[in-house]
Amino acid sequence: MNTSTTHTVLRTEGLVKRFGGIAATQDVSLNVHHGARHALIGPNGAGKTTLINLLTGVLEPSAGRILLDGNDITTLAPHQRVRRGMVRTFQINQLFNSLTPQETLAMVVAQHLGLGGRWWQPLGRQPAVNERCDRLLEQFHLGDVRHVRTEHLAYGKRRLLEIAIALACEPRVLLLDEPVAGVPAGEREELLRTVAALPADVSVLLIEHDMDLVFEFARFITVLVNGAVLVEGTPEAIANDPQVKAVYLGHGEAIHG
Ligand SMILES: Nc1ncnc2c1ncn2[C@@H]1O[C@H](COP(=O)(O)OP(=O)(O)OP(=O)(O)O)[C@@H](O)[C@H]1O
Repeated sequence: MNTSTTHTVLRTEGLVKRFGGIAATQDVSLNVHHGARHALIGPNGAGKTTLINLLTGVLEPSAGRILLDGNDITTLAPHQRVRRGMVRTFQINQLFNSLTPQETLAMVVAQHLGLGGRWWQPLGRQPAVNERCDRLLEQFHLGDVRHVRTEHLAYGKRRLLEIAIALACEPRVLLLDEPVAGVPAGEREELLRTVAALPADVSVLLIEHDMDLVFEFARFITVLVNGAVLVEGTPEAIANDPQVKAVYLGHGEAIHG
């Protein structure tokens, strides 16, 4: 393997987050490699959400550093991290509910291309935006619902749109936050296939409770327990790790084995 496939894109060093007396993140050092399919798992309360909030800049760490492509981004604001290429899947809010997928993506793509002030202009006037939107709508199986207001979309389609919005920002690192949570069985397969087909050069850190998705998707897994890294390794090693089994059995959750 050459260095371009193995170098670390996102790295944390001794990351700590305390809430009063609780250490929600305890000395977490993580390496996400270029092109990674890396999952972060752990039982309820393990500290996954806190870690993601530290990575995206929603929370400030009590100690430690976050490096993106070797540059210290620990003190950067969330939007500055997005501009540097670290993007979390977007949770659709009220504003986007009244827009269609095409309008939503046109707005995000235009913003990303520096045409933000003009996103409302007729789409035909901006071929670069149009082309990129068409590709995203196709890639995320949203072509047939491109003109349907988001509030009327099936749940699985909304989750696809959330990932499409993140991809519209052309991330180098994509933080994929529970993409199948709440998605009904009939809509899961399309979502799983789409996640599996994400561009190979985008490094993905997946935070997920659904072990089927984790073991289908991940090539490397980090297990968090009580805010600290318990163990890391290949899916096979994790599935057979007695400590991991004990933790999941102790929490009444299932893990592959
Ligand atoms: N803002 C906060 N103030 C105080 N304690 C917090 C805060 N946020 C998280 N915690 C605590 O930090 C620990 C880790 O919580 P976190 O939500 O990060 O875990 P999680 O792995 O995401 O859990 P889940 O899988 O249930 O979402 C928990 O003990 C939680 O109670």
